[in-house]
Amino acid sequence: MAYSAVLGIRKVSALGISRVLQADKGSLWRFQLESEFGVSLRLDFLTRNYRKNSGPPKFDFTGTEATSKFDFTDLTCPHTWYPIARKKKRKVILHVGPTNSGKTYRALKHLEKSSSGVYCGPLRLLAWEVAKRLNKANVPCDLITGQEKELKEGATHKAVTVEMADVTSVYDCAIIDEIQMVGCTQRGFAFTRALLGIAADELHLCGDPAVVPLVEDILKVTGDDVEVHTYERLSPLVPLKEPVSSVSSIKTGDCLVTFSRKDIYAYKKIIERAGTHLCSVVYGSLPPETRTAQATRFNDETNDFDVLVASDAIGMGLNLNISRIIFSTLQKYDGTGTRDLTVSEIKQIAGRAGRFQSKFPTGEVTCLHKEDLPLLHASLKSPSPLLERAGLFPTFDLLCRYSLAHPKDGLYQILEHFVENAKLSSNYFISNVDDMMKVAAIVDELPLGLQEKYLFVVSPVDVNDEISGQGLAQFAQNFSKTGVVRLREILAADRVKVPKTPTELKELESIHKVLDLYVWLSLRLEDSFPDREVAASQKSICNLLIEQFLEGNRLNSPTRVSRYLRRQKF
Ligand SMILES: Nc1ncnc2c1ncn2[C@@H]1O[C@H](COP(=O)(O)OP(=O)(O)OP(=O)(O)O)[C@@H](O)[C@H]1O
Ligand SMILES: [Mg+2]
Repeated sequence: MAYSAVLGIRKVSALGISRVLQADKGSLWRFQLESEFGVSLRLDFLTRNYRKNSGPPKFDFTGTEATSKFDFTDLTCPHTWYPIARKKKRKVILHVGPTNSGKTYRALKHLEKSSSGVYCGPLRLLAWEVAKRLNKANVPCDLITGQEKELKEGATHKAVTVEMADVTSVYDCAIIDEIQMVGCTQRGFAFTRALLGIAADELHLCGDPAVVPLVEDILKVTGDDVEVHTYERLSPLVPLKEPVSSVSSIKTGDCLVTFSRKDIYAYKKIIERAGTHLCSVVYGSLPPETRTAQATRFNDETNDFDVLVASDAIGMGLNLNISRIIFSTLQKYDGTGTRDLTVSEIKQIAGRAGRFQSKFPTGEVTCLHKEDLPLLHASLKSPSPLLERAGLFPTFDLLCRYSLAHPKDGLYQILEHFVENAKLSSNYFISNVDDMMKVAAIVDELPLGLQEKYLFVVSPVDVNDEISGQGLAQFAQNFSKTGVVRLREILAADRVKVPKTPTELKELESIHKVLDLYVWLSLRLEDSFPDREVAASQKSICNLLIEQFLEGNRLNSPTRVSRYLRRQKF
């Protein structure tokens, strides 16, 4: 009998809702929860084992404040959503400067010395690196990302991805890295939540100077003390006057930056065919483990993979020994159209050259095409434009309360309502939740509770990847039908196989995403997604196969590549 109730609570805490204040056992379990929004919600869980019955558990949200008179769309005071942080007068230290100026290094020094703390980063790669570093320095540190939970005995510290930041614990010290991401249209709200909600005596924010006035303004209402520490680059970055116009000018330590997967493989091929260098590759849809392996191989002087071909995925999170950044283009396709790179993007990518204390202490930056040089030079000289607004999105319990007052609305309608009607102060914009709404449209068709729908909506599915999107739809369907999702029902084992063509490689990358999603769900709905170990081992196999493919020589046929590259003028 207790089984469903315990499962329910696990789900609730996974969503960031905090303490159980009261539990009553009867024919149903009744929980009083204190949420991060600072209001109490009463949840009644039917404790029947729903798998033997007709459907998933039915949650009866009976919060007392859910009247239609309450203006749910008033998001003008988000700092009040975090009462634990508001009880503190935090000392907030902004570490700002260009890339490679030691911002994160300085903040981590404070974290290492603190009695308890948390590092929040934008990427799993960064959380991994910090956990490794702290553990090595004998500061026991847990690693918590959406897909990993590695707990160390006696851990006083945590390294987390920002979405996993816990706003109900109290810390001595906290870091939010790459804080300028508060301005990101999709993920900005997770940074804002951490900025307003982390209850730490000392809060270190690392990032671009362009974020300073906005953060200062946001924190005027919290009563925190704010200090700004500004740093200079630790090693020089030299913009070159000449482009790299031929493949024979490519040298060890070069990183050629391009923005499509197709171009990455085409450039890799042409550089390798010239016979002097082998290339590692880094781009967004490669699994993070593979990205790290490729970076390690590029950094390792004992092998011949001494050139990197990469997308802007190198902009954050990897330690790379790059001597020269070469932009193949200063434009990128961003999902809707081709646009110029912003000043911040150009500076962030260019700044990867010449990492302090690396093999190449001076960085250089140039382009493939002469006509791009003026824009490159001008961008490197300009300050990044100031950030004007931070992303915001209502907390889950606000969505719940709205749902109580509008029981007929599906999650899609609820999200749409907030997007269209949210009232915000001038420091904020409502986050772009288009991708979440695509998932909401799928799960609204299924007999699931709001919490479960929300879980699928915030899962790390890539809805723009067909295989990944189909995986999510299947997981949600099977979950709603039987309550248990076995991996083999969704993914035949023979789909994880050695790729022979770039198309098969792309498919394997997508299959990795599906497996990653399974692991993510299994950490939140343990009993319903019981094959975590199988999924994790299949993921490792995918990584190995992808790496093997990248080392092998099975890319496009030489004639196709040269025809394609002739069009690219290289
Ligand atoms: N005082 C220092 N002593 C030794 N190494 C340092 C020092 N400061 C920075 N470093 C090293 O220099 C490199 C760059 O530092 P760090 O990552 O902190 O820069 P950053 O400003 O955060 O860069 P980014 O904007 O790219 O995140 C790292 O490898 C770091 O360990
Ligand atoms: Mg940093």
